[in-house]
Amino acid sequence: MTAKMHLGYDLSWIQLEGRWRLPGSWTNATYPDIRIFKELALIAERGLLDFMFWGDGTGIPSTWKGNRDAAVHWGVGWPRQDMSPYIAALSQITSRIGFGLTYSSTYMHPFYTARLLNSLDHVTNGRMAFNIVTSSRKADAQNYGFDELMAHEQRYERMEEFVHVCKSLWASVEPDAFIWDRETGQMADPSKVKAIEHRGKFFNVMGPLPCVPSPQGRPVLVQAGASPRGIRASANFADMVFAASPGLEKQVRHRQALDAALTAEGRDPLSVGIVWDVVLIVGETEEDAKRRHQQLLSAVPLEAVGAFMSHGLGYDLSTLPDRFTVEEINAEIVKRNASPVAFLNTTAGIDPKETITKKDFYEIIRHHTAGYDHAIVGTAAQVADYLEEVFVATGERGGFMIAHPPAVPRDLLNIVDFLVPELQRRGRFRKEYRYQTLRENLLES
Ligand SMILES: Cc1cc2nc3c(=O)[nH]c(=O)nc-3n(C[C@H](O)[C@H](O)[C@H](O)COP(=O)(O)O)c2cc1C
Repeated sequence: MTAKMHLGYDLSWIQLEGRWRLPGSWTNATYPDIRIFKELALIAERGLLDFMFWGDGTGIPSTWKGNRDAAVHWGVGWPRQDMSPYIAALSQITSRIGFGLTYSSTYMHPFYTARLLNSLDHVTNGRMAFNIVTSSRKADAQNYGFDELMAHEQRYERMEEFVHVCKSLWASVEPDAFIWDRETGQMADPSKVKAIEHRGKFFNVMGPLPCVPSPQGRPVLVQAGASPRGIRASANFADMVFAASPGLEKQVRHRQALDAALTAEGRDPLSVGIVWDVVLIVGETEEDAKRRHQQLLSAVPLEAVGAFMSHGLGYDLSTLPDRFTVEEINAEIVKRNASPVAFLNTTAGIDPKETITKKDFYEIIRHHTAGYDHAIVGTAAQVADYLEEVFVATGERGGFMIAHPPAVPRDLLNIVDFLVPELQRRGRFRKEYRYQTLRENLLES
């Protein structure tokens, strides 16, 4: 049987970096008008997508030139609402599509997070995924009492303990603990409700979770580590992995590294898919797709690019020397405890040892910020060819997260009306939701 892909739709950026003003975006509405999100949820569910996704970061970018002016002016990395109440509302007008929500294990507390996600899993009737991130941006850290980023290794140590506590809490009340016997008045069975008595390096949590077990028991756990330490964390607990698409060769290596890490954890590599982050511009014709692709470049002014990239990398790119190598700059980024691999992935097209000028570099990152350099552009058939190639080369497990859509709802309609039918014709995508919960729909192969 032909293995099927899973598809997520990333709504983290639809109001950011100039996308809000492209043709077909937010017409007669401004962020965070829930009516646009409702429209998107209905379209995405009509397209049988697995889930809608929201990433998170809480700091307004301030690394570029040491202040937040450019970010505030151009709408870089902000505004960003907490999406949990939105998900609750969207779940009431849909019945099958899942919802991916992000919180940082570096700043949040596992007890609060476990309880919140339990409630969301009830409200959505078992359609929650939880993307756990360590957060690599200083502006986020400063909102939670840290002057500098916690060391990369320590952030991951904390993440693993955070997830262990959450999982223990979600299991602390057994699925059949509640009796609700109106005759006797007994509500629950004390032998099925247990404290977790966790005492660890980062957290002390007694438990149990004071909640009714949710339809999925716990949300689908997603993680996007790309460094060797991050991949080890994925192997430790993730049900599904998110990853960037820096080129097929690196993606095949990522898949191999994850498989080895899963085997080392005693888990079956076949059971954990990777959902690759892709920018797709699907047109009814190739010309139409190319025209929309071109529009991306008009969305982001140069100053916004500097603010965007400096925030993500934890390095003020306005201080770049006139000539440098990617390798030299990456060494500076690593010193500041941000991701050791994110800059290398961002500049995948440049030889890390080659000297480049600041001017050429800015042009490259302008294309990157807009998603222009890594967008897959074409008709549904052309885009489906690309997706199939990556899917097959990386072991036919997981699928794709359609990220950074230039303009919504316009671009989501093109995915649902053109790409989805093409993938269905090829036997690569579902023709109906078979199950109620996200876990069952998403982890089905
Ligand atoms: C699809 C995808 C979504 C991500 N979402 C977030 C996010 O919402 N917030 C965040 O701080 N980091 C996010 N990240 C970054 C990852 O959590 C991770 O830090 C990054 O891939 C670098 O790997 P490392 O932490 O192992 O160095 C995302 C990465 C990917 C590929």
